[in-house]
Amino acid sequence: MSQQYYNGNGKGKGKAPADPDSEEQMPITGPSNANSTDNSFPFPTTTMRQPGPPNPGYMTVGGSGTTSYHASKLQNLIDTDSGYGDSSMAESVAWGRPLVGPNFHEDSPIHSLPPSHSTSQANLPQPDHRLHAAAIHQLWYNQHRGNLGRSISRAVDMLEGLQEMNVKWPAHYPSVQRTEVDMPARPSSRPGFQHTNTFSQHEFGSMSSPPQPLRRAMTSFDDYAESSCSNDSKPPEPRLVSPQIAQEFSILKLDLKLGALHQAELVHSLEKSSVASLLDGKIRSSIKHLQSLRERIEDTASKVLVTGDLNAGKSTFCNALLRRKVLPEDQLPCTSIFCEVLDSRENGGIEEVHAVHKNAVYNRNDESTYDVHQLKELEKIVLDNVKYTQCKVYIKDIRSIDQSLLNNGVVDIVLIDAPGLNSDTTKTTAIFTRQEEIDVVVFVVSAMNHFTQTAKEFIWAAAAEKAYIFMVVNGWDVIRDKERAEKAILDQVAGLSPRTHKESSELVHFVSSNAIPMAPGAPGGPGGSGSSSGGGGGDDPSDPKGKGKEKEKVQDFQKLEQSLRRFVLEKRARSKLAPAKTYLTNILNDVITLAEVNNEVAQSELDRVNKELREIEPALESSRRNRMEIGDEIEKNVEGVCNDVFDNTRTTLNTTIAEAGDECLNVPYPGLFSSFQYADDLKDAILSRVTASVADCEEYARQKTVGGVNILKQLGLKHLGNDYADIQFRPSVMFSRRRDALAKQVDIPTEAWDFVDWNSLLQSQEKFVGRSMAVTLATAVGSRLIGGPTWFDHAITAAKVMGSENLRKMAVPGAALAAVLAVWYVLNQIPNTLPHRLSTKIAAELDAIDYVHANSTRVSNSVRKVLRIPGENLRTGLARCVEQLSTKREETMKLRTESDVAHKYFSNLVRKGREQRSGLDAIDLEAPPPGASHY
Ligand SMILES: Nc1nc2c(ncn2[C@@H]2O[C@H](COP(=O)(O)OP(=O)(O)OP(=O)(O)O)[C@@H](O)[C@H]2O)c(=O)[nH]1
Repeated sequence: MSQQYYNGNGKGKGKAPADPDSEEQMPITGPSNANSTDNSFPFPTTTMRQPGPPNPGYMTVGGSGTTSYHASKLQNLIDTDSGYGDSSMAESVAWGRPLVGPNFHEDSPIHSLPPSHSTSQANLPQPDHRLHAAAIHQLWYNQHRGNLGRSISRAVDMLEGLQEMNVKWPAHYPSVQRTEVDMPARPSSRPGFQHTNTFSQHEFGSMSSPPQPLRRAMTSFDDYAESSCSNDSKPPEPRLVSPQIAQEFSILKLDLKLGALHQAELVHSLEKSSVASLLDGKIRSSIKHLQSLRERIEDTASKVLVTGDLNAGKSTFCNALLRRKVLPEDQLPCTSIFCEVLDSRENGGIEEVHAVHKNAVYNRNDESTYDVHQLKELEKIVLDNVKYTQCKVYIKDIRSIDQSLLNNGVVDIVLIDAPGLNSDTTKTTAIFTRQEEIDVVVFVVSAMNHFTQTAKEFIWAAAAEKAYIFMVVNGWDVIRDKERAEKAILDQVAGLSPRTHKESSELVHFVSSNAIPMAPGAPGGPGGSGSSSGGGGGDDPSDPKGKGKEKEKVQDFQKLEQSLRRFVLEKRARSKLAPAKTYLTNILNDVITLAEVNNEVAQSELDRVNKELREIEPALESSRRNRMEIGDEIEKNVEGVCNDVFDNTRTTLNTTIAEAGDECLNVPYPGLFSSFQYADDLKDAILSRVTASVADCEEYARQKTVGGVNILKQLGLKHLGNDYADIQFRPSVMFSRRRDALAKQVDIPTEAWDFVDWNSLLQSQEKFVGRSMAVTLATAVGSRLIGGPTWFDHAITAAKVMGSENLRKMAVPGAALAAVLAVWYVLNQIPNTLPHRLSTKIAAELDAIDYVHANSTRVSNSVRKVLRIPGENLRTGLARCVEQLSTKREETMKLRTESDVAHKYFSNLVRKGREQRSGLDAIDLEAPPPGASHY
């Protein structure tokens, strides 16, 4: 038994009762009630105690004339400081309800009075003191409520901020890798829930302890285009998030029940943006839930949801609580709609059923939203699941104020009997949703069937905000080996709700609801008197042993009722405020975990982009420089090769053409009669020589081009690395088209004069004529002349001797002889003179058509054309490199800004989240109000 809970036995005896949590009913009542014994208004006076079972007795505290100055002051405080500005006192009065307060529970400060004082005061309650104590408790409750309300507002702001951030910078959701998925995350069977414990300082301590280094599984770093300029820096490998972190989420857990994949794997396989949008949905629903939580803690009523598996005995249990057969019970599934049982005073004291129309929002004052039925018609309504989804059952609780749950004098209770889980998916989902607006969950489980899978899932879902779940193990009468069954069920509870298990003596009850006797003559309802289900589990009532057993069952149930009252009424801070605190703690833990992960991700991205920028900046700079320098180098290389080729072609061709006549052309002279053929052959030979020379030049150009291409390739590889797109170059294709039909271009007709080399002929003729004349004269003049110094002198001398007349007569035969000699000479000289003559003619012709220059230009242009391609390719590559690096730099800078913003935001969120969590931690709903021990 936890010290947080009152034992139950003998409770109230000798102990000053007061309600620490009551807000609506201040324990103030008029003296007129002091001696009232009426059960319907059973307020014990300060001197009288309510007889009966060891229930928490009620007291009448204070009186119109007895309230002290301090009490009035405190009362004023309460009226003005309700945490939300409302006056609970005023509400109570307005509702016309008795202003009473239940006893203080066990941990109430009243119990800490010294024994002597306690004994002396036990039978003489001190109205002022109790009023003070109650007022202090009320203040304390209101303060907590106010703090929680503010905490909820801050959490909503925080989540809205996170939602906005999630749009700008899709949040990273921790996930695990497949190998890690299968690791058992925790010993319990409960998946993914760790933060339900909102009360343990130890656990908070561990939560706020420095977080373990986070590891990340999302490979969500954008893969940048790898450095295109030999910049091979890769982003660091993302680290892995430990499975625990992924498992730790309770509210923001992405519940992806798709296919056979584990949810963590599924998250891992999703796009970053899809995860972010799923997360957005979770955040949105969490904001909605927080808003409804705020409404719930502001709501003065407490909603108790009785749920559990189909046929677990929920209706029977509710009837047993009411001691009336109000709700239909059946062996077959019968509750198909939500039945909310309320005190009939909230319906002007009239007992009736309001069956709420589908899709209508119930308004008691608007009859169009519901149909009115009598209580006895309830069974029919409950079975008719087509027209209605819920009904409000207003009943008079026949039990006394200290026994009744509905008419408890403390707080308005709504008891909700839900359809059984597993009846169908829609209803099961509706129950899951409904529990979110509920303060207290009473989970009825069949003693025989234990917890089904849906039951477990429901409890896990409820645990997001309810650390404590009131568990009713029903049908205990049919269990033989009770000890074993109890252990088995408690073990299961330990796995499902550790906090509930820890306080199992208060929160887990083994009962037989059908054994509870119904009030005789209870009005309305489907059943009459007798036990809830008209039986006692088969026990024979005439058997004294059986009677003993019956008594035991009733006592067990009464014990349950006391615990439930304590949980719902006295421990309101726990039942009403604790769910809000639990949910807040869980959502804050989730937000902090998410923020820590994202803070680290943002930090690592920031580091990465900074590192990248440090690499990109110089790379971009050198890339720009390269582009300029290499551009020049390309030009220089291409022009160098082209000029070389041009010069080489021109020189080679000029030389070839000039020397063509001198070279051995290997054309045999066929004789005088084939002179023209010889001339043609010679022409062909000379032109072939020139053509061969052109081919040599082309070959030279080809080799030079290969060299040039290689230089460009080397440049490309050096400056572009692997990004250099090599272009295949086939040198053989160069100059493959027949370059020149030189023979056609150079059409030189052979003329007769071509055979005569006039220069040499003239020289020879002069020689021949002179010689023939000299010979003639010498012969004529005779020996007189012999011994002269030269033939010319002789000729002169002879001419003088002969006289001009004789000379004239000899001229004709001399000339004829000279002509004959000349012709003979010319014909003889053809093989020597014709090649020169033709080569000169061809050279002149080639010169006329600018052959050498044209070919030099053609060949060098061809080389230029070929070299331009890799040159341009290299230029484009360099330009692309600069462009890519610039784009990358811009993107990286943008990412740096985003990561920086995200880093600041998430580190701020971690700080704010932790602050809020410690603020929330300081709201100690378990501790007694400070100063209450003085009363
Ligand atoms: N032996 C035994 N039978 C019980 C007990 N409580 C309920 N029953 C029987 O169990 C059957 C189902 O009871 P209900 O109260 O209708 O169960 P339920 O959970 O409300 O059913 P649905 O709302 O239809 O899911 C009835 O026949 C009850 O008489 C119990 O403690 N012991």
